Amino acid sequence: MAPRVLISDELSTAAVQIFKDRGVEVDYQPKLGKDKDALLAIIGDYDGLAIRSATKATEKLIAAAANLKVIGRAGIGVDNVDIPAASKKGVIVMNTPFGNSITTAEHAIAMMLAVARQIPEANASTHAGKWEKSRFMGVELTGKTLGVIGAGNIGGIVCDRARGLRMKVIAYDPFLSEERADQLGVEKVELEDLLHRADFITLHVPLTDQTRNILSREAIQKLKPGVRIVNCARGGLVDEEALAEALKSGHVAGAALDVFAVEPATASPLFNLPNVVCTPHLGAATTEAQENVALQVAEQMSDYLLTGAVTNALNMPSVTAEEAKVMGPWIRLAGHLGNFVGQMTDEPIKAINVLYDGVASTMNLAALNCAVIAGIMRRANPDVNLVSAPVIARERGIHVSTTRQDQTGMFEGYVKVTVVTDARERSVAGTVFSDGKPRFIQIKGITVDAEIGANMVYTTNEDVPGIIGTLGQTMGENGVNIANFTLGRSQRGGEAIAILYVDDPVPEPILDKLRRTGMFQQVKALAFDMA
Ligand SMILES: NC(=O)c1ccc[n+]([C@@H]2O[C@H](COP(=O)([O-])OP(=O)(O)OC[C@H]3O[C@@H](n4cnc5c(N)ncnc54)[C@H](O)[C@@H]3O)[C@@H](O)[C@H]2O)c1
Ligand SMILES: O=C(O)CC[C@@H](O)C(=O)O
Repeated sequence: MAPRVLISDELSTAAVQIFKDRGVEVDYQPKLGKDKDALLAIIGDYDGLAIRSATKATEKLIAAAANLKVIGRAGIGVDNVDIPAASKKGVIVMNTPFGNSITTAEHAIAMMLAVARQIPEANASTHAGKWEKSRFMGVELTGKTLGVIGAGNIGGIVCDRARGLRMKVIAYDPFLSEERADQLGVEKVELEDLLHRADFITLHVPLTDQTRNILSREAIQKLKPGVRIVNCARGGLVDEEALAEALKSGHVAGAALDVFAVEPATASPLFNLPNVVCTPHLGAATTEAQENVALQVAEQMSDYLLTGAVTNALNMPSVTAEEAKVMGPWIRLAGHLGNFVGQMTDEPIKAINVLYDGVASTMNLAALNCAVIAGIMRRANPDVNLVSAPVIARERGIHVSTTRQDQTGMFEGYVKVTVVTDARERSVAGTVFSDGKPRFIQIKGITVDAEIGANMVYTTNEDVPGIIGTLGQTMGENGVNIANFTLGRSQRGGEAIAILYVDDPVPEPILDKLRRTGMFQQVKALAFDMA
């Protein structure tokens, strides 16, 4: 059945066409994002949700989305999506990190020019027939210092454009390298320095616990008198009350705001103040940007729903369509290995180490790790997937480490998963054969060659005669057909294991019969998801 996607915000209809062309069923209901209850009522029918900023993908909405696999944000900021809730539910959250950057940077520059020359007020006055030539004295940008807070994609473009306007650009961004600052031709400074030196300040950081209120009342007091502030990033970065007071006192000469603490902003202490330019979150509103983000989000969501390729996800490592194809059997193997140790482990897990050898070590290990962890967690939580598993592992304080090596002998590559608990370490290794089928090749350090099937029985015993007979006879007497049988031992007379791949699940009473023979230390039924 074709996956179904709901578009619940105003997206360019180019997205609708992309979904259709790719074979994804799509419902375009651009007003639904504003109607929480209506959205809640139907979200359970969809595999994908494509949004802009009106739709709030809250924990409640995500909980009601029984079939949801992906949320695609046609834009950059994902503060309208509860990412932890999505991750826990195994829903991928994607954005389009570059599609509207130029457009938003241009809006910031436009706002800076507008506030420098009071263009909106001069425009209104002229339309009113007043011709107030002496009222609107502006300032030049050339030679002025622009303080950029956040020099990422958009901030970086703003730096470039501002230098073209012959401004001196200083940037505060703790994650900006000196090398990148040099490339951008800007001086990297501390926030305090920026607050004291800038004639204009423009914000380009996401809204996080660290950036909320970054221009606080205290910070505003430190600003150079006559400064002008531009915010085209997110409301909540600037203390709006304190800014309004600083504008009234003349300490701040002007402000241009595209974003507000509460949106839609229908009231604000900044409204109707002189030299405050406001736009209703128009940063990304150009035909070019809207087409870019709509096309990108539709492509990315279709790729994920149809091929498993992951691009620009905020809660899952990226996997290209090519990788998804090549890695498919290895991802399945990683899941089975995790699932094996998960089913064998009854105590709390403290740590997981995954060793990748040979060809496996050259793959996208972040994605393979997610598959291993999901496999391990599946026993406790059958709904866990590649997105939610690492979150759950982190919440439980499980330390995950990766080892990469290239010492392959018999195999082109293999993966070995070791789980550490207070009581013991348990490991299993596997590989993928040239037919694409995964195999267990080592359990408890004992070499085996076990085909993996949906239903298996695992036993441990001493290496003594009669084990094969007892297993075969017990299964045969109870109508269980063995598809494949693998034995392994540490040494003659030492520790031994048997792995039976059976056609159907083996009921506990049959396993009890085996246990009662006294020949086995452990008898366990295992199940693997072969889908
Ligand atoms: N007005 C609009 O319509 C519109 C459109 C697009 C994006 N945005 C907003 O613009 C923001 C920036 O977008 P982007 O694509 O440039 O994002 P980005 O991730 O490329 O850049 C953000 C930068 O902020 C820096 N940063 C993070 N924490 C910081 C901190 N505590 N102090 C200083 N710098 C910090 C990061 O290092 C990064 O360089 C988005 O998060 C979004 O909220 C608004
Ligand atoms: O969709 C929009 O209009 C705004 C997008 C913008 O806020 C973003 O973060 O990309």
